[in-house]
Amino acid sequence: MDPVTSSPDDAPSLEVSGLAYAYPDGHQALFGVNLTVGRGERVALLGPNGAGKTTLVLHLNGILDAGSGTVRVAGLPVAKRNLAEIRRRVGIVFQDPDDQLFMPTVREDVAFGPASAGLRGPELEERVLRALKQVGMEEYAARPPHHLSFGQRRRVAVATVLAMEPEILVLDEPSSNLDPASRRELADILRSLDVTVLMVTHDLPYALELCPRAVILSEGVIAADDRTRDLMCDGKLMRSHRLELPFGFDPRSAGVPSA
Ligand SMILES: Nc1ncnc2c1ncn2[C@@H]1O[C@H](COP(=O)(O)OP(=O)(O)OP(=O)(O)O)[C@@H](O)[C@H]1O
Repeated sequence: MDPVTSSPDDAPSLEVSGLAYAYPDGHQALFGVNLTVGRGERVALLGPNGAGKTTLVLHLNGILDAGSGTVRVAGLPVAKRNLAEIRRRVGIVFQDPDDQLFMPTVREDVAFGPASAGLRGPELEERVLRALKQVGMEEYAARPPHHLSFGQRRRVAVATVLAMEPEILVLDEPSSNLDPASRRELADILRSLDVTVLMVTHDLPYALELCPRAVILSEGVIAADDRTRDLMCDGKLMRSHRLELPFGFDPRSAGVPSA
């Protein structure tokens, strides 16, 4: 077996075990986080400002180095020697699409990752087209990203990550700055993908709509891990972690996602 690219078929998409981290200034942001996400699950990562969500996400593809504990992606440990493969397996879509789009055309932006990984010719073209189709943006391949709407740019940013055929798609506030129609379209796209999803969000109705399971990260530890609806119906739990549902929103009667 190739020790870098192979992984046991039955390994979960993500296994975080005992992850602790302090920033160089000494601020301890994570205190022993344990989280397993199975293949094909869609999980919402909730928590108040400063809970440690971004810090956790930055460990998933090795941008930050674990102080202690381990992170595995489809069985492969996140470690310096595996970083290229880990970064292919963990696709992070950042909140601002403009952090991710920098080429003259949409096609070149989506091709950038797979081309850097060595894909060429018709194989590369096919990969780009497939990713653009997955987000409904194939008609825009020749357009400069800066001529697109914010919602379209976010979809292209998702395509740049899908083009790497990731094991897990990590989305940071995917619904932010989207109008209701774009929000709905992105939800439909995310539901249609055959990929594990970890979604960091403060948009609780969006989390309920898309993710059957949610975890609450609070003060650097996982404070709850449950079905999203059950968690949101527990008013005391929600209040104790500064999680507020929008006025009038009733999680008991809102739509349930399919797993
Ligand atoms: N570079 C840094 N140096 C020192 N402390 C940091 C640094 N980045 C974040 N922190 C601290 O680590 C803690 C966790 O921050 P983090 O950004 O992970 O929270 P978050 O849950 O993503 O918050 P938000 O919902 O506001 O995005 C906070 O107390 C924050 O002030």
